[in-house]
Amino acid sequence: MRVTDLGHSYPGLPQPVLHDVSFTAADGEVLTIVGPSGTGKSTLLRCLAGLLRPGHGEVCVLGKPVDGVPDGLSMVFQDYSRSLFPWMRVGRNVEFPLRAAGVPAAERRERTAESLAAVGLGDARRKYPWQLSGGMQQRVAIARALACRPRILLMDEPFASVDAQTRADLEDLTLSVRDRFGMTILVVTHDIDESVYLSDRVIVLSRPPATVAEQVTVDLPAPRDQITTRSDPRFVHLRADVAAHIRGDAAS
Ligand SMILES: Nc1ncnc2c1ncn2[C@@H]1O[C@H](COP(=O)(O)OP(=O)(O)OP(=O)(O)O)[C@@H](O)[C@H]1O
Repeated sequence: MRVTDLGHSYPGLPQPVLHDVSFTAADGEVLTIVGPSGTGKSTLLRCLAGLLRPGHGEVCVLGKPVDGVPDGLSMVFQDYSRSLFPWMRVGRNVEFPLRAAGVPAAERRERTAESLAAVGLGDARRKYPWQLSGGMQQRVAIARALACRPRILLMDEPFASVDAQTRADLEDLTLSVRDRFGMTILVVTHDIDESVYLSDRVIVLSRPPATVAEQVTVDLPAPRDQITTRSDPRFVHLRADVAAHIRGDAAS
């Protein structure tokens, strides 16, 4: 993915939300996008997903300029309760986009089973979303995204609505699906520790009009581990670095 000089304004706001945002994401990379509250992180993600046409600049996915939702891209939203269909069983929810894309029934079944197994919900196919915990429902939403076999997965505050332990589990799940399926993942988060834990690189947006204030490379070893990675002195240093860039008082 290549983002070049992206800018966007909403009618009625005194200044643009995004201004000349540029960065690239390589195959298999995990990037997180952080920045001050209300700075335009979700707006940026919507532009990357082709859900919002930017005022200027360009997003290229797999070599093609984005004009509408591109092939090979899936998105997971924060609010799983609104993104899953409560009247459909879990299996139906996961295969929904495959039906819409005209994927044959046998392949739909195989991909649904594989995606649910990848998120640890191989036994939940016949349940309804409301019979599952919040964290399990977000796993279903992730499985639905995986079933499309995306090359790029966008996640907007995906773990903000679950408890701390579930959040840690879902962070590890995200890293494991990247390792297993090899896709590029971009995650918007408010949580600085989460951004460092998940990332190969953290994109820090400035205050509005938001541009890329800094890109922090996270060279922590893989596989990451919730206890050892987070207690690594380099982790502590990196989180302080990202926090300082968000506050705008880091020496560049
Ligand atoms: N559809 C819209 N119409 C008008 N203004 C909007 C719209 N969507 C967002 N905004 C405004 O654009 C700015 C950026 O919003 P956005 O949600 O992209 O920021 P964010 O960084 O994701 O926010 P948060 O940190 O609260 O999650 C805010 O001032 C918001 O009020």
